[in-house]
Amino acid sequence: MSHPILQFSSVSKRYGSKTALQDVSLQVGAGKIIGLLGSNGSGKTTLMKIAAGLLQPSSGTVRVCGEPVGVKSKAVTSFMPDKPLTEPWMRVRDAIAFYRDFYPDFDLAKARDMLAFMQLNERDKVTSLSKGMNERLQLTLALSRNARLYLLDEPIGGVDPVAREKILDAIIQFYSEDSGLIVSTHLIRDIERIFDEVLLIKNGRLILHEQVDAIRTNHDKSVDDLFKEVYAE
Ligand SMILES: Nc1ncnc2c1ncn2[C@@H]1O[C@H](COP(=O)(O)OP(=O)(O)OP(=O)(O)O)[C@@H](O)[C@H]1O
Repeated sequence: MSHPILQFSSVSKRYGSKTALQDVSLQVGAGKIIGLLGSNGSGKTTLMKIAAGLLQPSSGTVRVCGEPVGVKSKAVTSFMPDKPLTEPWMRVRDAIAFYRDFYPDFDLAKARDMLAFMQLNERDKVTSLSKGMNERLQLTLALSRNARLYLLDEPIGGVDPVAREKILDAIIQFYSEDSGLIVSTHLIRDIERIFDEVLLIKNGRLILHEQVDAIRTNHDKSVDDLFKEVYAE
């Protein structure tokens, strides 16, 4: 039997007296694009960083492809943080070379295809890129690894609607079916078309994990409408 791509079992995370995640259990299978939805401060980044092995849970266990989070799981996990990891001196090609040297699973041919799709030029300086072009670069770096688990934290945060569509098309085109991909966002309306399933978190608790088709048939509403209902203040 194959293992789930990602499994959380009763995971909690506290920062001092602040509880950021409370008893979260979930499973993500291969071939799924999953929306991690929640309002500001609900715990999305915390959940992703725990899955990526960048933060330790206060309690509970996390496995990636059956392995506890550690060296082996990190080798198959590609995390796109909400802040760029590139250095100011880099040109696009340096950023690509840096990732290629660092990650054995980096696929240079895929990176070149993605750069062309994203209309990124290898000679451009990273600091000269607009916010939207920078997000395209970060996404190219993250998706060019042949990982099993992709974690994209707010990949369309600061970009205009046209760039958003381009980024979503790239996610669909360059994502591989034997992996799981989790995308955190609060821009649901713009992005829900790419999701197979959604996870809703509120105040650190997972309150819903459902297939998008089931939301549309069972609740007779879009994910965006459901989100507004759940998070109404
Ligand atoms: N290092 C930290 N120390 C203390 N509290 C923190 C820390 N990091 C996050 N928190 C708190 O934990 C909660 C969850 O934060 P997290 O960044 O995971 O939320 P988020 O859903 O990603 O939010 P956003 O959409 O605003 O990025 C918030 O209340 C936040 O203030």
